[in-house]
Amino acid sequence: MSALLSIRNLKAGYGGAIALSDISIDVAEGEVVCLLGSNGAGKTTTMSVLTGLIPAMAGTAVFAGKDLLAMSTHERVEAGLALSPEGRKVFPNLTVEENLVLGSYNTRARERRAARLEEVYSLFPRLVERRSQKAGLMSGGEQQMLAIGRALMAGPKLLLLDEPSLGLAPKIVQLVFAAIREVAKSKTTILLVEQNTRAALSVADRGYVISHGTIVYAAPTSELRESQLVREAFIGSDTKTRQGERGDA
Ligand SMILES: Nc1ncnc2c1ncn2[C@@H]1O[C@H](COP(=O)(O)OP(=O)(O)OP(=O)(O)O)[C@@H](O)[C@H]1O
Repeated sequence: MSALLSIRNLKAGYGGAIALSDISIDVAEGEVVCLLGSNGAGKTTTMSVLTGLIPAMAGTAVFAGKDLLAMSTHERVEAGLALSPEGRKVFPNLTVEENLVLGSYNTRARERRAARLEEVYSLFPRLVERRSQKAGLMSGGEQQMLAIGRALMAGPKLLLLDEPSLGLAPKIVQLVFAAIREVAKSKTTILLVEQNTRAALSVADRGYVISHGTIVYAAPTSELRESQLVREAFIGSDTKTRQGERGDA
């Protein structure tokens, strides 16, 4: 498989503070790759560098054969990158369908808008029933599905999913991840950032563990599941965090 995204020795930060010191990640076409790590490890910062929200201080990122870091955010979207952001960030006063359509304002997606809408609705049947409803009135899980659907409307070559489980009750996390598995079956390449290790491993082919801005471990999902490091550092703490969390429906 050829690498769709290839990140090498990426370094980035905020002002003088270094958040990423050495990140190297490959994502092959058709793969689902997860990036695991605890609070503040650098997962969202990695996403922000990929989308162009913050600049890289060093390193390279090649996406679909092109230098990603040299592109504007707009060019990255045109090249086939789409983000479902942490915290969902849907437009609360727009309807579900208006939110979805907003995801298709790029040259590649515009012509296939109607077909894509149907694809997204068939992946997320809950959105069909709510198509005319204001997004802000939906539950957390539905808003998460909408955020993923909106990113899919762009017809991405690579879908970036930032913490899709965040703030959701365990049952709803299961629903959202079942939907992500459906997206993966449609051969969409996915880079998933997730604190809920169990959920991430239920969908990923491979994963990387990030700690203090550095990749400390990379392995196929089956190996990550068995790994003592992952079990002790993340899977146990998953359960503890989730038990104490309120979690939206
Ligand atoms: N806007 C910001 N300004 C300054 N420092 C930041 C900012 N955002 C993140 N950081 C710092 O960068 C480091 C990496 O944070 P990042 O948000 O990437 O972690 P994360 O792995 O996504 O964790 P979380 O799951 O809590 O979002 C942390 O030390 C964090 O405090």
